This record gives sequence, structure tokens and C-alpha cells, in this order.
Amino acid sequence: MALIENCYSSIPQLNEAFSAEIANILKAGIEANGRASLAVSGGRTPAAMFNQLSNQSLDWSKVDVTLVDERWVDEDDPASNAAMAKRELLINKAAAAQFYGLKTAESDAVNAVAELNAQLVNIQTPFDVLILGMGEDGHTASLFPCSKQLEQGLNTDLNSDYIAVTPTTAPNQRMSLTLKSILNSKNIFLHLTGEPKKHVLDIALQSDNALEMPIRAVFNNADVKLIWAA
Ligand SMILES: O=C(O)[C@H](O)[C@@H](O)[C@H](O)[C@H](O)COP(=O)(O)O
Repeated sequence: MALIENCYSSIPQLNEAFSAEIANILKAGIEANGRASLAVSGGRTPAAMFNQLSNQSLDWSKVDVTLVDERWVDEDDPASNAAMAKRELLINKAAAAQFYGLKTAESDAVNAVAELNAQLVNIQTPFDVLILGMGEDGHTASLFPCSKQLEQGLNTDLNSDYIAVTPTTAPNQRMSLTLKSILNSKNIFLHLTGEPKKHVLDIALQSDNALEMPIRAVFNNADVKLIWAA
């Protein structure tokens, strides 16, 4: 298990190289299996890369796009990851992709887990590309340190691809892929920008305690490509 580092000298360079790399993997997936899939994180980091990716030439009508995690809010809420993906990624050529969001009509995310596990059969799995972000508390996806649900989310014997999480260090109830589902992806990327995130990553790499910093559970158990620029 390793963290394979790809550092770029600027964010525009990162966006250009990373979006081209994702496009190549998706094209190869389409060629091999007829369809390909992309699971993306929300938050602030990916927007500019998404814009660039949306203009990559590939048969987007054969791509399933879904989210790694979602805040349990409606799409008219600025915190909605689905709204961000629709605004920044599912535009230009990528408008032809098939999008599967994670927010359902249930008011409590706990009651939506079974529906989302069922939705996954429509999506090309394992995911060809899964892109993680990381918070300054070491969370990834919506696997938050200190949340009551963390041990379950990190338990690779859990019989679910999704888990509802109530963070204590961030607002909104969340829906997250479980660690098992994250690890099952063919290509796992960790997309970070800025020195503060690099500093958090350096701390994360100093120990194995995933309950303290859940991102550790990913690079302790999988090969992860770090995509980073200051
Ligand atoms: O919906 C979310 O909050 C995420 O998917 C989350 O895991 C995110 O990737 C990190 O919190 C980093 O967020 P930023 O890119 O905004 O720093």
C-alpha cells in the first residue's frame, strides 16, 4: 500500500494534467467494459479541475458520475455537493454523462442507505476513478473523526456501500461511501491544494490511527495517487 505522489508547480498545471489522466482512465474503461464510472468529492477544491474535465473529449454518454459523499441538504442549499457537481462538472461535453446523486427524499439520511445501495447496481462498479478530498481534521469522504458512526464506516466487513454520518466537526448530516466501497475502486486519487492541506497530510502520514484521522484508513489499505499543488 503506498501513496504515490504527483506534485504540480501550479493549480492550473495540476488541473490540466489531472483532468487528462481521468479522461484517459475513463476512455480505457469504456473501451474495456462499454461504460465507465467516476465518483467525485464535493467541497471547494475540485471545482476548477471539474471545469477542465468537463471539456475533455470522450464519450460522456457512457460515463456514470456519482458522489463520494453528500451533505443532507436540498440542491438549492449552497452546501449541496450534487448542485456543485451539476454546476461545475456536468456541463460542456460532460453534460452527456449520467449523474447519480445521493440525496433522497428521506429527512433522515439513515433511512436512505438501503435505497442508495440499490441505486448502485445501475452504476458501473467498481468505480474506474474515485477522487477523495481531505479536511483539515483528517476526514475524507464524510468519514469524520469523532463521529459516532466512524468505526462502522471504517469496518470493511460492514455490509453496506453507504453510511449516514453525523459529524461533530462540520455542519449537516452526511451520506458517505464506506471505507470498503472506497477501497473497492480501481483508481483512488487524493486531490489536495495549498500548503495547509499538505501539512495535514504530513501529520496523517506519521501514524496509523485511522480513528484519529480517517484518511489514514485509505492509504493504509490501498494504493492512492496524491495529486497536489501549492
Ligand atoms: O462534501 C464534502 O465535504 C467532501 O466530500 C469532503 O470530504 C471534502 O472533500 C473535504 O472536506 C475537503 O473539502 P475542501 O475541498 O472544501 O477543502
